[in-house]
Amino acid sequence: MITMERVSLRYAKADPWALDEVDLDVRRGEFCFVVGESGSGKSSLLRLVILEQRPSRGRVLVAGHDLGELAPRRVHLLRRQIGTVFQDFRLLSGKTVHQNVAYVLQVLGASRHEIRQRVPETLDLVGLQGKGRRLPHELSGGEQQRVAIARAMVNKPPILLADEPTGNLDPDTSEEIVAILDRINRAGTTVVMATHDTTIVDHFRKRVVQLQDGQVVRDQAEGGYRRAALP
Ligand SMILES: Nc1ncnc2c1ncn2[C@@H]1O[C@H](COP(=O)(O)OP(=O)(O)OP(=O)(O)O)[C@@H](O)[C@H]1O
Repeated sequence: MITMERVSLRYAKADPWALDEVDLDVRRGEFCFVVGESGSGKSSLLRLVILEQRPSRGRVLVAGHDLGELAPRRVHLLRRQIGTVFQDFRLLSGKTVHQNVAYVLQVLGASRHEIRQRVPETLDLVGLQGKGRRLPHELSGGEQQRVAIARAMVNKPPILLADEPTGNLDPDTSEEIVAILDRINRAGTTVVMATHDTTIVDHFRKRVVQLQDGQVVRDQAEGGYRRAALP
């Protein structure tokens, strides 16, 4: 679903490599944590997948597209296949929960009927049934992140990228949020989540790709945050 072949990235000629010869293959339906210290390249890796950045070297393939050959006018077609969730939620503050989620479908030209059906269905999926009329500031951080997940998933993309989605949340809420991502993954969506959250990674025991100075230093099935085996 996502393949990187010897991908390197630097933001400017004089900069060190943000990513350094990364090889990665995330198959359809996988759940993969990307871990590593601050500055190790986690966000950069996700940016390449949504074509917010192009690699300096190497090849990135997403959902069957070689991104190096994707014409600029087709980038929006790629982005439709990828839901994104960030640490800071990025909701539209003047719009209700329902409007925040519906907006995606409106932009895609969905019918009113489809929107009326799909938005409540997606709010149910993230446990926000009955909260469609609230404004973001009337919600807890965990609820706001649920809205962001609903917005990312409302058009049923095959891939979900989450960049530190629990960075602003307490431990219990973090676990609830990742449990939702896990449920979404079990329903078939490929999930890649960048995180610093040791407790979450140790708890969920998924594939772990560890970056250090832009290089993949570990790629482990059912791994913990650190290399050492868990009890
Ligand atoms: N827009 C940018 N312009 C220049 N350099 C950048 C930019 N974004 C990231 N970098 C550099 O690229 C390297 C990797 O950063 P990146 O944000 O990908 O790491 P990260 O692992 O996501 O860190 P964090 O956990 O702090 O978000 C760092 O050296 C960083 O300073």
